[in-house]
Amino acid sequence: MSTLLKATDIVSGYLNRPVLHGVSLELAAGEVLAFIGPNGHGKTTLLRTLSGFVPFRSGEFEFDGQRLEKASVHDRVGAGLVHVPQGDQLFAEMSVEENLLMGSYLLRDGGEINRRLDQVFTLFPKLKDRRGQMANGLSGGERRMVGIGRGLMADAKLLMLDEPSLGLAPLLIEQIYEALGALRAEGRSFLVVEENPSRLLNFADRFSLMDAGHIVWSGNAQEARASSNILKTYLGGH
Ligand SMILES: Nc1ncnc2c1ncn2[C@@H]1O[C@H](COP(=O)(O)OP(=O)(O)OP(=O)(O)O)[C@@H](O)[C@H]1O
Repeated sequence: MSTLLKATDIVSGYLNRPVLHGVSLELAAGEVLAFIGPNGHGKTTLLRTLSGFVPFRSGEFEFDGQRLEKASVHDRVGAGLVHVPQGDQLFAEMSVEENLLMGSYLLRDGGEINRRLDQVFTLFPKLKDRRGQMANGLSGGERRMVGIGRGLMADAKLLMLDEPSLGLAPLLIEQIYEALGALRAEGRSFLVVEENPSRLLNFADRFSLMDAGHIVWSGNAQEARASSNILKTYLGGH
């Protein structure tokens, strides 16, 4: 498999507060890499650094053959690197459809936009029924679907998902992961962050455990299951 993303020794943070202290990761096309671990240890900061919202202080970042550590957010989206942020961050006074269309703002081809919209509605039929509804009237699960759908509208080569299960009831989490599994089966690549990673054991190919801005453990799902310390501390003993 070809390498889609390679980042080496990322150091980044906020003002005088470094958060990531030399994080390296590599992801092949079609692969799902998960970052797990307790809150406040840099998982969100990693996604924000890769997507360009937090600058690299040092380190290198190559995505789909392009060096991107100094690129704008806009150029990274254009390269196919799309961030689905924690808490959805929808435009509250805009409809479901308008929110989705914001994801394809770089595209001018109306036919292609409609094709992607149809794909999102096939994946999340509920959104088709709600397409004219304002985002502020949606349920938590519907909001999450719009957030992911907006990422798909950008035709992401890599979707970076920040806590897709956050705040959802177990049944909805299952539905969301079922949809993500369908996208994965089509060959999409994901970088996913979850505090509680039990849902990811059937979704992610590899896991990296982040602690205080360092990767302290990496392995595949089988190794995660086999590692009693990891299971006890981070996977809730499943
Ligand atoms: N905008 C910000 N300004 C200053 N410090 C921040 C900012 N955002 C996050 N931090 C700090 O950076 C550290 C890492 O936070 P980060 O959000 O990356 O962790 P996380 O593992 O993703 O947890 P969470 O899921 O709660 O976001 C924390 O100590 C946090 O307080």
